[in-house]
Amino acid sequence: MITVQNLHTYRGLSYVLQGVGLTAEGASCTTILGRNGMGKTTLVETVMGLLPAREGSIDLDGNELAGKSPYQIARQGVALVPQGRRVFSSLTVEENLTLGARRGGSANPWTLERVYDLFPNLSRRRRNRGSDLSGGEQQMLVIGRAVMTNPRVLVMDEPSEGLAPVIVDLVGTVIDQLRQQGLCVLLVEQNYGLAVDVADKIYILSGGQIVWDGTSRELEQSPDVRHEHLGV
Ligand SMILES: Nc1ncnc2c1ncn2[C@@H]1O[C@H](COP(=O)(O)OP(=O)(O)OP(=O)(O)O)[C@@H](O)[C@H]1O
Repeated sequence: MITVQNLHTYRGLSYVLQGVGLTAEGASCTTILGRNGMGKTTLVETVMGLLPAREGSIDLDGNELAGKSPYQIARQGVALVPQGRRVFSSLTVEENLTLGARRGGSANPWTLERVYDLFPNLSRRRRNRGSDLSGGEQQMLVIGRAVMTNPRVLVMDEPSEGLAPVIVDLVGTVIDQLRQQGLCVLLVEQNYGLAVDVADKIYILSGGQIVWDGTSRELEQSPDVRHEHLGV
């Protein structure tokens, strides 16, 4: 569904992505695992059109995304759950959810009701402001806001960051449900436990390159790979 090939991206003078390639399919979770500073956010920002690729292609169902603006990429059906839980703090939960809502081309589109079914806490707090929510609730709100755009691909940048383990488990459950409902989830993480729990396929990003790929089970059975590239 989404195929990244030979992607090269600079941040200023830093040569960060050095020929990244991966594929992610619908109704599955593809995870890019990597330690701090390995280029995960740079990859996310390149896919979303927030940073220009110097070279390479990002193909979504036959449409080239590289070189397109963030707005055009969003219109093609790629939604972002950004790092750092950026909710609109002065808006209510419901306003956050409806702000960028789009019907998309889905036969079974996401609606407020479906999001509230997935996140009963948000339903109870629909009149509260974003700033009144806990960190975990804010993360659910940002995920809900992204799915309300009815994307084909949901890109998540370290959704577990700064959350208590019990909330990280909840994030994993939600990713599982989104995948079961047909979404293509591209998860960028450094949380090894979350990645192996939810991923159908894992890529390890190190020094701006994909250095390993395989299934969760294969990674569990490869202590040398984990130790060398992830430090776990
Ligand atoms: N504004 C910048 N100018 C130059 N280099 C940068 C800039 N921002 C980040 N970098 C460098 O680019 C590399 C990749 O950063 P990136 O944020 O993509 O990594 P990451 O894997 O997402 O790390 P983290 O988990 O800390 O967010 C790092 O080595 C970093 O030092």
